[in-house]
Amino acid sequence: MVIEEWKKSGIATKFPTYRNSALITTHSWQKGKRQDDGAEGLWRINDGIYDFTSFIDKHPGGPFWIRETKGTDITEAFEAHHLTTAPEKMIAKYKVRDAAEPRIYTLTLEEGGFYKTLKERVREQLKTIDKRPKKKSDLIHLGLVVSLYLLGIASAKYNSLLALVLASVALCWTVIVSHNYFHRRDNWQMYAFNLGMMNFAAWRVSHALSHHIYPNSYFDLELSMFEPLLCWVPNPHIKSKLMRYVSWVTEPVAYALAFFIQMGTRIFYSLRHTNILYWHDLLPLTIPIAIYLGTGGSLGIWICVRQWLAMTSIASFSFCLIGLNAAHHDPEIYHEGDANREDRDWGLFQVDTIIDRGDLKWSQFLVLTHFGDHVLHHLFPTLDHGLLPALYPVLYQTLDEFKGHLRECNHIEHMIGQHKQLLRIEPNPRAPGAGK
Ligand code: HEM
Repeated sequence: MVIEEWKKSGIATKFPTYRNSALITTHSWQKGKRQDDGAEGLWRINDGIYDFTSFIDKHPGGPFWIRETKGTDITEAFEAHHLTTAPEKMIAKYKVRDAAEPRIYTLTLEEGGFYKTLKERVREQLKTIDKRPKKKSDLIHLGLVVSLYLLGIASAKYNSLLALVLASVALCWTVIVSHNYFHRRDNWQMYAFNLGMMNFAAWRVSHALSHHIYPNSYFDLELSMFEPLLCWVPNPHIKSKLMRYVSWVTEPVAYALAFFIQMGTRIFYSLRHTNILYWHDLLPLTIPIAIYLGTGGSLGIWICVRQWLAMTSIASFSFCLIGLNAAHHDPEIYHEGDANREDRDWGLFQVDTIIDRGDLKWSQFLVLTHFGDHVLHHLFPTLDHGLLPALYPVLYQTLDEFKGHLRECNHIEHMIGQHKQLLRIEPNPRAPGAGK
């Protein structure tokens, strides 16, 4: 089949089917991927087809990862989520046959390439580094969860705007710090992500399996889910004139409503198509309940609900302000349609789709609450953010060897860059790593 020029992806031989759905959700993404990936109803790693059915409930990382990826190509996800060599040694016994079709993804994970070389060095480095920052991350997370409830109660009890704003910031930061946890094996901290009305299980698909694996490409749900409100792909077939300029005006509204839109879309899709809701979608309700009980039931349920919705809206705005201006959108960053680096290594592709927040690196608290150390986090998502700073020496060394470049800028520069990217429709003709 001939693909129209504008639909050609820099990382795959197909335009993803899910992008043609009327309503884009994690479920339509998974459904489309099952159609596109040539995994023959099972699991695909490189050119092999595997049947992991009997391993789903035995998986040390939790059943979710394997259950939800059935019918898809998991090559990159499998590589990025395991630092030990154990999983690689285990898969042979699950192999069923060779795949009938070539892989659609064109990024590579070769022995001796950037990612595998770096991973080997990181594995060695991890044996010697100080693990105490991991405990500090746990304390920061716990402190924020407790604060959001206490400040929420105080905001209602004393009718305090200051306490409301602080409670909202604590909620926003709780959600961001919980993201440090849902990339790993199941743990209690990941549930706190849901307090902001989004859901960690949905984000394990849209963020961990889609955005992290295929950032800034047609396969990245964190681009497509925002369209037509915000569009970062530099392509006039996707980004209309209206979208380019009006997005600057609609952006603050989209920010404040983002958490509600995510919940609303999931409810709507569940009613009309397939249920994508979980019991833990009810967790946000613990906030108005805590406010009600914490104020001794004296305020009435509607005031508690109003306080909770205000908190969620401010938290949603802050979350987008931080998250959408943290790493991925600037005309200097690779987006679908831009010229490709010659070396198709998956890890270098990650580096080319990110500019780190250089202004945060001195503080573990700020890194955790503002999506800091983003390049290393993308490359090794299961590692606690507290461990990442110790890995910079091997990252720099390996980047030098493979002509990669770790770029950094501050929040204001990111905000300016993100807005320029919303306007950009011309693909960047200069490939990353090609020199001046
Ligand atoms: C989409 C595919 C997969 C994903 C996303 C995934 C994800 C994960 C995650 C998040 C962990 C926990 C890491 C941590 O908390 O440090 C983990 C651990 C583990 N997984 Fe998987 N997994 C996948 C497939 C598999 C398969 C196919 C096997 C083997 C047949 C496997 C074997 C293991 C083992 C042995 C561990 C514990 C040791 C280690 O972390 O390296 N996984 N996995």
